[in-house]
Amino acid sequence: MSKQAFQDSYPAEFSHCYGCGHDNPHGLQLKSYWLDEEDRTHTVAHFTPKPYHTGGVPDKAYGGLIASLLDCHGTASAAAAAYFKEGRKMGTAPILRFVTASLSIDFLRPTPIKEELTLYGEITQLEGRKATVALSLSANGEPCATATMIAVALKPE
Ligand SMILES: CCCCCCCCCCCCCCCC(=O)SCCNC(=O)CCNC(=O)[C@H](O)C(C)(C)COP(=O)(O)OP(=O)(O)OC[C@H]1O[C@@H](n2cnc3c(N)ncnc32)[C@H](O)[C@@H]1OP(=O)(O)O
Repeated sequence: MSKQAFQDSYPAEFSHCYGCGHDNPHGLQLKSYWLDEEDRTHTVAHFTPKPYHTGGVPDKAYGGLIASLLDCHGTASAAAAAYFKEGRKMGTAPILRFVTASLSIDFLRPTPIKEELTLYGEITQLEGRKATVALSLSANGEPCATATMIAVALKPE
């Protein structure tokens, strides 16, 4: 894993996101990294739910939590890949920030809330302002959800 999380390179004005902003004390504060320093296409993040992240069944996670985690890991992965493609260190100006244009999720099995969850991302396409990211969330090595995200870089203005 890289030493600095992608989200920790976001400037202050972009650090209040519910899913990953380090300046949002009520948020999930997700942190994403390159899976392997030698490979700039795969990313990883970990998250351990709290008991209050439950859905209808006490020991299973709320689907919206899963969507939030995939959402933030995907946009962070897209930003990291775009910086890498430009040969720049993350967080350097001009700021590259991606938002979710589309997020399609398949919920494969109930997600436990008592175990650490692992999120993986793979940048499958990065053209112009648009990135496609294949995402998954697993618990105990078992995939619980998979997703495809289209993330779009905000225009400089
Ligand atoms: C909270 C918001 C604050 C924002 C400011 C601060 C940002 C700080 C970031 C912090 C990191 C955390 C972020 C967490 C992740 C979220 O939760 S983000 C919040 C949820 N998402 C949104 O609110 C986005 C709302 N949508 C939009 O703003 C606009 O529709 C978009 C996505 C920016 C695209 O609009 P646009 O800039 O006019 O771009 P456009 O030319 O239409 O499309 C560009 C390309 O994307 C493609 N595309 C656009 N939409 C789609 C789609 N739905 N499906 C497939 N392809 C699409 C187009 O076809 C085009 O492709 P090419 O022709 O280049 O091949």
